[in-house]
Amino acid sequence: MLENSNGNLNGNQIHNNKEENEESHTNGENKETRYLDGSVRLRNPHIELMDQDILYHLALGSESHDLVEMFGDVKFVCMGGTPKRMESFAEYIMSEIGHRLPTGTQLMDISQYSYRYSMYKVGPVLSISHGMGAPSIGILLHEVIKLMYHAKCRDPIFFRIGTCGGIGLDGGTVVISDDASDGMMNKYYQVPILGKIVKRPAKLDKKLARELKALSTPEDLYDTVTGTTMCADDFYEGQGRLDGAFCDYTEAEKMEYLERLRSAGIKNIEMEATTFAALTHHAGIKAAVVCVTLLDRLKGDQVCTPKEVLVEWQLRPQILVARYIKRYLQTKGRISFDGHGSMCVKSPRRFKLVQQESQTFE
Ligand SMILES: O=P(O)(O)O[C@H]1O[C@H](CO)[C@@H](O)[C@H]1O
Ligand SMILES: O=c1cc[nH]c(=O)[nH]1
Repeated sequence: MLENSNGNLNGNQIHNNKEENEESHTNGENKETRYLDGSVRLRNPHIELMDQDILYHLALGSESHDLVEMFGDVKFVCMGGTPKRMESFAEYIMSEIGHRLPTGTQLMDISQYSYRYSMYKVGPVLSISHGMGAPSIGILLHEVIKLMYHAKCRDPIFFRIGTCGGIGLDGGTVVISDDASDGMMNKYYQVPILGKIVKRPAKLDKKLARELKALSTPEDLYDTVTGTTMCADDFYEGQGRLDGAFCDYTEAEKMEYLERLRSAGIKNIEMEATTFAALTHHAGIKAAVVCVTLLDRLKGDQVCTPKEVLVEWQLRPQILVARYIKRYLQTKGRISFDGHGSMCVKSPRRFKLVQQESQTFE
């Protein structure tokens, strides 16, 4: 369960504090990735020497925009593959946290003129599309982590809200990743830099994964499980599919590989987890990956579930992450009531007026 503002756990304490400290990288103390006030520090000495920093793929810049004013209150960065999903998530989280946009304004894609990624801001939540695969999410993460630095955001938490193929799991199952590995079962993200392979540990925050799992309820009409996520560099051969344009292996070889993954505790396959885990970990940012399975890969390769059903399934990771955000704002955002039926959320920097939620929290 989530910690309250006094640092106590609500509900059962399921792990000891030593383990928590080792596992969780809320990096208040890490001088390399945090300033004393908890704001994000970059592991790059060059940036602060530059006159300006252009976040090219976000259509933002440190001189052209007042990034502190625009983004200084951001606490949660939620990412998913498609612009449509992230626009829908922005609408959904707006109603879930009761955020009101200023009169006469509407939700807009802040990065629309990049023609690359879409970004929406709803109070303390950023909702951003990342495209498909490691290079796409990698570029985005560089720029979003720099955005956190320029905006002086304190201890942001990142989520990937995605889709995946399940290993022995029915379509519609929610998988919270507690580990990420590549197709060779390496638990790191490797990238060639200056002609050398650099390996960065793909570590996710296990405490955050447990907190998310604790927010699934028996009333959810689907299973929510935790496990290792395999990150492939391809949807077809890289995931052992038989239905790509090319295939040089047999069905028996495919099944042997998938069973090997299953025996290693791998619950699902997608295409961004190691990059996302490694770059957030390197930046000292607490992060989680929550995906819904679109099919059981032990039973087939093609995604043939009707579109309306897929749309409903894609909401499931969003619902879990929204529960976390709401709970966090309630316990750590120091929500109070203003006497007019509205709720004041005291973010680290500002007060934000948000509508009172009808839902109550246990
Ligand atoms: O549903 P999203 O989040 O886009 O992610 C999954 O879907 C894409 C493949 O269809 C890959 O990017 C994979 O990781
Ligand atoms: O099988 C799947 C489904 C969604 N995304 C993937 O990467 N693989």
